[in-house]
Amino acid sequence: MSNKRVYTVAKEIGMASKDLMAILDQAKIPVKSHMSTITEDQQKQLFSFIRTAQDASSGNSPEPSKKEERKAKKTEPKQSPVKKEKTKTEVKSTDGPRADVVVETPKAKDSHDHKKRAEGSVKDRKHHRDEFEEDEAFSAEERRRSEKKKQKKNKKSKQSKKKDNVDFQSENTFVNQDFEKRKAPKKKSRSQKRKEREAREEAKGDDGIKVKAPLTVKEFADTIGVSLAQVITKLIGLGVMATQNESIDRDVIEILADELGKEIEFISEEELNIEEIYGLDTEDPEESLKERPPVVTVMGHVDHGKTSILDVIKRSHVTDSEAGGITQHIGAYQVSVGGKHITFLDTPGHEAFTAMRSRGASITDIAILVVAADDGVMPQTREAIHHAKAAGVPIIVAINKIDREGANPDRVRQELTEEGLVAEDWGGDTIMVEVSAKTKQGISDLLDMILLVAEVLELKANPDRLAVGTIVEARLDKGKGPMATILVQKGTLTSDSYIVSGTCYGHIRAMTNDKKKHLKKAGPATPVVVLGFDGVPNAGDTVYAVKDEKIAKEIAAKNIAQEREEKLASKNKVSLNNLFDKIKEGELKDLNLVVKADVKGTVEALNQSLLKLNDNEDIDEVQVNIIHSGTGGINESDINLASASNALVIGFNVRPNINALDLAKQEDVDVRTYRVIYDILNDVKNAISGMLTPEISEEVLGRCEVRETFKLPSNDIVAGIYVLKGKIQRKAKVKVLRDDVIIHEGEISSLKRFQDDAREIAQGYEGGLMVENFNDIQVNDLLECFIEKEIKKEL
Ligand SMILES: Nc1nc2c(ncn2[C@@H]2O[C@H](COP(=O)(O)OP(=O)(O)OP(=O)(O)O)[C@@H](O)[C@H]2O)c(=O)[nH]1
Repeated sequence: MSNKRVYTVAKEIGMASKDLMAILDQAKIPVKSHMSTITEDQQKQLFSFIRTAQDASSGNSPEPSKKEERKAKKTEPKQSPVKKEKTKTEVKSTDGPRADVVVETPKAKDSHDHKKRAEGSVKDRKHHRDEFEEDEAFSAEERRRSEKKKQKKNKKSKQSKKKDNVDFQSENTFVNQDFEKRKAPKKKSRSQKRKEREAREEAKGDDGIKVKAPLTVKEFADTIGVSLAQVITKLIGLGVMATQNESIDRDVIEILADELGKEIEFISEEELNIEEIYGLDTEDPEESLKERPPVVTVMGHVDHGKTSILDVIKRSHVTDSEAGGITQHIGAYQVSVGGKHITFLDTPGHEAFTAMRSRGASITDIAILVVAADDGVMPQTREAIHHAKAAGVPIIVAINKIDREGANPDRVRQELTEEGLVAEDWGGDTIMVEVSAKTKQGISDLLDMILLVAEVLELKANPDRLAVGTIVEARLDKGKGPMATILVQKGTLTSDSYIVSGTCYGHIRAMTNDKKKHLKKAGPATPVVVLGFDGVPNAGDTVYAVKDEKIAKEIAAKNIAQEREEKLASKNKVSLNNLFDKIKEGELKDLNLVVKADVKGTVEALNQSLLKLNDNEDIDEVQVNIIHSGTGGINESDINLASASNALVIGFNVRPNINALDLAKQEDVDVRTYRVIYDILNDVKNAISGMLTPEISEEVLGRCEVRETFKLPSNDIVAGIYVLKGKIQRKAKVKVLRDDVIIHEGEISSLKRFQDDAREIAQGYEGGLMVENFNDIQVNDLLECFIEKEIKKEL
């Protein structure tokens, strides 16, 4: 070995001079350029550096094991160590390192190259490992890892088998056993996917570390809990020179994890939702969190004084600069109390809890329950308590109208005790404040209590990050375009932020508060109105501020694509209306049915009659299969099954429950319910032969529950109802359901809210209802309100 120039050595070992320069730098051998000379000693130092890195990454100890030594002696007894190295690792140069070592300068990398290089090295490593295996020198550690992998595979397959069993387990029988073969993959919503992943993760325990790909070297080190230096050394060993901020792709991650003896699980992009892919709602480190104002919702029974209390607070607690300004209703506003802020949500209480919560956004920190001292606990008071409790939000009770003569605050306390809210002065832990919106008595105590509870809750958020918030209200203004009220929850929204919410995005053009004052910045818990969205976003949706317009546009586009995909996927579902077209197009050979009826005998008779259609020569294009049948109402499991197997659900004298109804809509499963068996057979037959007449479809408007019944002097029964979902309309029809079985269907003859006739009653409200020619209404019956629509068959 003699002194050599850098480029000569590089040539000898088959790599670019600049790459070798980078290695020399790592090995701390000073050279100025590729023309510099490296001495013999320096060459030795260089090769030893590269070998150490390789050995470290392959897990080989510098000292060969006894078995390796034995093998070496056996196969090549007379070879010199250098030659032996050559045969084993195919080096080009007799005195250089392995030629397949690929190195690059830190600047000239991308993850694709990383992948290629690592693959090359791994091939070599696999080759190496095969040799060991042949020689039974596969280390105990390697065996343990491969054993664990096998176990995991088994576990996974067991899990999936188990899942299938759960899907199909039922007290009811399957008529067609070969159904499983036909089961089509089911399209899942984002939230479903996320829930499933979380469930899987829980089930797996800490078997594997969850990683997404690609990620940076530093993120990888942090995720698997290994030092950065260790990861970089391994990477060098794999022939990948990457700095901590460079990204490594899936293959490199897999190899690295294997090398480091870590079990990992990849979270695929498919499984990730957009927030996760773009890292939109990352958790903030504890030290970044700063105190933020509480977000408060005011709830209570109608006329107990919610609006009056809010008005008093609004009028007397605006900041000086805002006093006298023209207020605008934006669904939320902030007041200042002794230098501290409180944000009030001004949407009807139940909406803030139901609509928003159903979208997964729980934005309220504290609920103020207003109870009139002269009226006491009423049905909507109870509802409000249930909503707040379900959301896990602390309640402060405002006992209002204490100025009134008939006021009896202690009676209110007593009644609230029965609802599980025990006043502090009665030994409980619910704060109750006596107030009067009329005289303003107690209002400042109420505000103090809000601040006190907020303090206990230690409400904090990181103001120094890109903003994340919730759309409180949104509408299209004729002159200004889409206007959205955003409640900022984390970070600071600036008046020039790029924002995205669902399928809408934009660059903020103007940002104002409820006093129409222009704001440059809005921190956590601040409600603002923004202009600049390209469309009207959905109330309750999360809104994100992002770095630039490109990202905002990209996220919105992804959301649009996802929506379209979901719509398309649902279009592929079979329905009685599209059945004939699907058969014609050759898309459908099997008509899968889920059959539910009120009694066992009917189920059997119906199954037989439906399967008999297979003998009918006129409709031999398609095979009717009953994949599941049973008695009782149509439930979520029936819909899931139908969705997974592209089946229709046929109900005889039974109806889907509320959850099943929602799921059927979401999954686009056609649910048909009948009261005459002949109609079922006729419809199925006609649908197969393309003779289905224009369909009368039932559009479900809502459901209510019978909570009380009253007998009128005329002996007619009035049902005291509470609307659980949607609305009840006077000009519509109702199905009376007892345990999801239809016991009557008829017109609504009277609908009242308190003493007055009502056109409709909305979700969350109570009223009275009478069904024409039907007096057998009982408490706990469900009434499904619907209208009939004729659907023309598309040509
Ligand atoms: N005497 C007295 N009257 C009050 C007080 N608070 C509210 N009222 C009156 O009670 C009635 C109902 O008050 P609102 O503030 O509209 O009640 P609400 O709960 O907002 O009613 P909804 O919005 O219909 O649910 C109004 O006539 C108020 O003037 C009070 O403290 N004392």
